[in-house]
Amino acid sequence: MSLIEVRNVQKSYKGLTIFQDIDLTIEKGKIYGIVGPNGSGKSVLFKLICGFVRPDHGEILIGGEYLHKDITFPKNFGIIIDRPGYLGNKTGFGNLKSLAMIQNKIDDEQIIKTMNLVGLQPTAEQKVRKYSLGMKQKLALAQAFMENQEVLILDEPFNALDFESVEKLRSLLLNFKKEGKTIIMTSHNQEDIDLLCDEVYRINKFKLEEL
Ligand SMILES: Nc1ncnc2c1ncn2[C@@H]1O[C@H](COP(=O)(O)OP(=O)(O)OP(=O)(O)O)[C@@H](O)[C@H]1O
Repeated sequence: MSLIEVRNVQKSYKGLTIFQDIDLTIEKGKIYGIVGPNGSGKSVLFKLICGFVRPDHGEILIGGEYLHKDITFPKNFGIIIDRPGYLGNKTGFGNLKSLAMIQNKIDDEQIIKTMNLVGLQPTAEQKVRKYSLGMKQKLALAQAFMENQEVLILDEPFNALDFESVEKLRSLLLNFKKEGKTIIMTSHNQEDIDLLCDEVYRINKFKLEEL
């Protein structure tokens, strides 16, 4: 059984066509790249797969279960789509702690470990409103990674990262793959896509074409 199956999905917004009859099969343990110009629908595809938006037509299955029928939201996904709304008056740790309390799956130790992994200092008292763009990106990565989810949906994970952090994140994602995790990502940097992805799909004329 495939991990994710997108079948015959159509999506448009008020007369603006985004997808026409797209199919996509995602298998466990691979890294998938989705590419396409600005506004072509990469984030919309991710939102469809995560159950945040409904297709106009067609179906999406996660682990054999129908989204919006059997399940409302996939349980084991770590996600970066758009920029999450952080609490500016809390520290990075405080923000992650608040998010961790929703599912109550991980302890403080795990949050600290993940912050170190992405290059944030867990004990820093700096509030998130003072964070630089790259630091906010690292916080987004930390929230996606901290619960050790099996599937990672990462819209532009390399945004705003410096060269060293890009290198670190690339090897982190390859390690996740070695552990058996599945990653679906976008990047406007072709090098990230070439280096990391096992399969690449381009959005072209409202369809997904494999490259
Ligand atoms: N909730 C919404 N209501 C109306 N239109 C929307 C909505 N969400 C997305 N769109 C439109 O869908 C199209 C695709 O947007 P999307 O954010 O998926 O593009 P993208 O490929 O991720 O672009 P980028 O590379 O710039 O991040 C855009 O024209 C956008 O305006």
